[in-house]
Amino acid sequence: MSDILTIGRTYRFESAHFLPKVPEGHRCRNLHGHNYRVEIVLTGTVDERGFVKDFGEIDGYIAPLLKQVDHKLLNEVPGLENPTAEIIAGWFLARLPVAARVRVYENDDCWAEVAR
Ligand SMILES: Nc1nc2c(c(=O)[nH]1)N=C([C@H](O)[C@H](O)COP(=O)(O)OP(=O)(O)OP(=O)(O)O)CN2
Ligand SMILES: [Zn+2]
Repeated sequence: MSDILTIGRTYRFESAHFLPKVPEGHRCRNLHGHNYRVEIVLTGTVDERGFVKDFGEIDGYIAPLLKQVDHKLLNEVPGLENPTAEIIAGWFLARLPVAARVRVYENDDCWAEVAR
């Protein structure tokens, strides 16, 4: 089958952050935390197994990245000195060559997505 398919897998991490570039008085300049959700999206054709990619293989790509951010102060992670949802999404995409898109949720309602 030569159809292009899209698959995704969702992961969670909990981190603290503050946003150093918002104006004085903005509440997000203060240290606070989120239960983040990150969705990794891949596209491609299916292989002989019928997979675009075994979901289990995606774990292997993202595990070292989750280790860098889970239960951490994101501002101390190289590349996340200004850890907005947009920049966190870009940070994951840049480190996941297999991903076509990454969406990061700060909570159920607010998210940012970046695509190649
Ligand atoms: N475009 C973006 N806007 C904001 C971001 C962001 O990453 N990208 N981040 C924040 C802060 O992280 C802030 O913690 C989120 O605040 P808020 O939108 O007020 O969401 P809350 O869920 O914390 O607010 P409640 O109203 O208490 O539910 C701000 N903006
Ligand atoms: Zn926040």
